[in-house]
Amino acid sequence: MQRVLTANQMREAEKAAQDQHGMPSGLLMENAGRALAEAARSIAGAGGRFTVLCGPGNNGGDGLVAARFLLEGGARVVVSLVGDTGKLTSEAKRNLQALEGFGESPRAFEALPEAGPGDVVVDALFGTGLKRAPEGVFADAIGTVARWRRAGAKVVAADVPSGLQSDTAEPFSPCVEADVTVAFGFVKPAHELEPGASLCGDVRRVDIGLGGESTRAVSGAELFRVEEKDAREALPKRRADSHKGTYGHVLVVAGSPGKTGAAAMVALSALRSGAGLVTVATRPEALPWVMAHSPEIMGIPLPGDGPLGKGDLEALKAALEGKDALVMGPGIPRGPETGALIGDLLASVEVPAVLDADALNAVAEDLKVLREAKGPVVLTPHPGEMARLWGRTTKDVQAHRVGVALNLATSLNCTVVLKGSRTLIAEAGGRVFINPTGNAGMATGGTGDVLSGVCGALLAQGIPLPKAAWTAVYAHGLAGDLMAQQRGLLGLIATDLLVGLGHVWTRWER
Ligand SMILES: NC(=O)C1=CN([C@@H]2O[C@H](COP(=O)(O)OP(=O)(O)OC[C@H]3O[C@@H](n4cnc5c(N)ncnc54)[C@H](O)[C@@H]3O)[C@@H](O)[C@H]2O)[C@@H](O)CC1
Ligand SMILES: [K+]
Repeated sequence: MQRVLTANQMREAEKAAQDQHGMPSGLLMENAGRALAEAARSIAGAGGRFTVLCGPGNNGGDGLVAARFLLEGGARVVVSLVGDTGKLTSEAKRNLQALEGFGESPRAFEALPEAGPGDVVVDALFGTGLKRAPEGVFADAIGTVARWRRAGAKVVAADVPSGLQSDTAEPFSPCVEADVTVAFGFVKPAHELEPGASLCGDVRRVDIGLGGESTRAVSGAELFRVEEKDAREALPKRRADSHKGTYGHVLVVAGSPGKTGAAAMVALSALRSGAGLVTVATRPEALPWVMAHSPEIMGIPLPGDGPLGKGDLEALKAALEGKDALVMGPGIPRGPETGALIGDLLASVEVPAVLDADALNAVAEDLKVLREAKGPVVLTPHPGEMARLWGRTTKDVQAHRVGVALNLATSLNCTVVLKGSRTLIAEAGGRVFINPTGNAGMATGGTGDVLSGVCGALLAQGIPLPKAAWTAVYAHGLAGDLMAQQRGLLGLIATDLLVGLGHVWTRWER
């Protein structure tokens, strides 16, 4: 896992490195600036010029160090200090003197030459210390960077593109759009969450001497980015002497007339993700259609018709006997009693449960029904479903994804998977995991059903939450990425993910 640090946590890590390892802050800045210079050099054209724009804080100090290294390497470099130079931090001042010692003095911003193809602009205006929208000379400078980039210059951002808020990944207007962002020490939410991630370009994290130990000292919500090896290592090993009972039996409560495909996709993705057995419980008129999708799917009819309600409790409890995981929601017939039914069911069984789609909409009417759940529960809302669960708009959800997911998980004591670009997996009272896989081609009907099936299968195989959830999300996104190479973003459909999962498992079982 990659640790993802907020601006405050970065300051704590810096302090810990100084106090515990005696790392002087000047040395951290020296390392940061050197790495920044290397990144700038790596994207420059032959004979290209480097324009280094420095702000008043330590981000500007990193820029001054980078300028010195570029000069030392014989490059053509121009530097500008933007804003009030009287406000420079002491470290930045020291590096200004050092730069002048190399014979280069900063120029007025207005006196800088134009930049174009082959040239590199180093954006060291603001980093994690940005407090408000850039205005005046800073807004002018950011506008000029955009113009130079349109003219063909490349932009490398020091730590965070200037104008982008490090903790929320929300850009102010204006904001630098970078080709490369050099993340110092640790990645930040701005690098990992949208819309910030798209403004960063290629993110290159570099060690600057903070040391892995320093993360132990940081306080507040813990954010992580899941890496492929984490998900691969979480998978259960298939033993030679095992049988279908070893890998769990998933009960899928899903589907209704017109939505039998949803139930089939949950069941098939659970089967394609290692579950030993999969049974679908649904209304009698839907069941034959669900089972007709594949002979491996078993079925239990839920007597009656119409929406699921309290009258279905005993049949569902009986269906759950001997099962190792429950997936409930995709395509179910929902009515006024469905939420209460889910609450009663979860209060009477201990199997781990995945609630998705209309099961979420049903419990959104009264979230208290989930408080009595005996077993571990994972909710997998997309932003619209999360808005219903949280009682706000989808826009509000998207603007506060980390906080919303963590609060819901904590208040209901469950795991929450908030879907969307960079899906978040939040555990109650603790960690939030950011998933890097997946693509816009997966914004198509049924991909959520496939995810809940993968998650149910991993739970049935004994992987605990939240690990089962972040492993499922990673694998599902990677399946989409691998299949997008064959189908294109436009052509990708949910059942392609069933094939894609096969590619993921073969890649990981090697
Ligand atoms: N934390 C660490 O361990 C390290 C941090 N370093 C650098 O230090 C940066 C953070 O430095 P600072 O905390 O000094 O912050 P910044 O350099 O990001 O900016 C803070 C300065 O800008 C001003 N400011 C903020 N928003 C403004 C706005 N909209 N308009 C005008 N002025 C504004 C502040 O008053 C302050 O003077 C990091 O991003 C990184 O680049 C590196 O030097 C290496 C070590
Ligand atoms: K910057």
